[in-house]
Amino acid sequence: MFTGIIKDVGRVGGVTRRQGGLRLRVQFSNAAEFADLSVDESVSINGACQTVVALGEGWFEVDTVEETLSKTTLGSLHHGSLVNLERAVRPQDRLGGHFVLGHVDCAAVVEKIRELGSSREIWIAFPDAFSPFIVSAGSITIDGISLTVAKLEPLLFAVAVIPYTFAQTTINELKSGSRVNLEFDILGKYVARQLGRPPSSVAVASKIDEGWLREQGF
Ligand SMILES: Cc1cc2nc3c(=O)[nH]c(=O)nc-3n(C[C@H](O)[C@H](O)[C@H](O)CO)c2cc1C
Ligand SMILES: Nc1c(NC[C@H](O)[C@H](O)[C@H](O)CO)[nH]c(=O)[nH]c1=O
Repeated sequence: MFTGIIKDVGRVGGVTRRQGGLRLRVQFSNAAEFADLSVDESVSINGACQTVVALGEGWFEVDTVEETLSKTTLGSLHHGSLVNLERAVRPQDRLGGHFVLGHVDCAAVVEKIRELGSSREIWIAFPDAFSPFIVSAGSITIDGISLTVAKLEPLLFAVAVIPYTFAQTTINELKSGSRVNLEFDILGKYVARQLGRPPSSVAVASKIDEGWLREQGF
């Protein structure tokens, strides 16, 4: 489990195709944060929980399987790509963000970015199937970053990004048309379940998302 408070921006040091997926090497820059990292640990990479399978001086590797590649943007990473990193939460940590599971629900597309003084307003287009999971002032995870839904319109929502978050995460790399990983708040998923919307409908919606993205020209 994670909180969506990004502790480091790492750089992809290698992508190797393997049967059933990819081996990703990530070089971290915050050595203190990763000093006691061990094999078998969970790390959030752009919001997707991944298991460390190998590590060395300043780097670790994960195996990204097809299921993850189909639901996230990890498949488009290349040598040099910057990624948001967060280690799994410890029971004594402060919950600065919200409960983030590291299960990406879908990839979505940045519609537009507006500069508002020192902040940015980032608008994201999302597939209709996920509408029940987004509420104004609720929490949402974009590429692993815990953010608050500032504005909500049909099939579009906006987050207000403060200068600190802009500087400390890869959110400063986004442009109109960029693809991002979304994880919706777990609370909404339980409510949807209570209302008779089984979790499997979310998985189906992720597949719809792929078609929807193609229809939008991405
Ligand atoms: C504890 C945990 C460890 C995971 N480890 C991996 C992994 O090593 N490789 C992978 O491709 N997906 C892994 N996943 C699944 C991955 O996060 C998921 O497919 C995407 O977030 C899409 O929902 C893991 C998920 C959890 C909860
Ligand atoms: N909730 C919002 C945040 N939260 C803080 C970020 O998650 C944090 O700065 C980042 O993970 C780096 O550690 N930041 C915003 O800009 N806007 C929000 O709505």
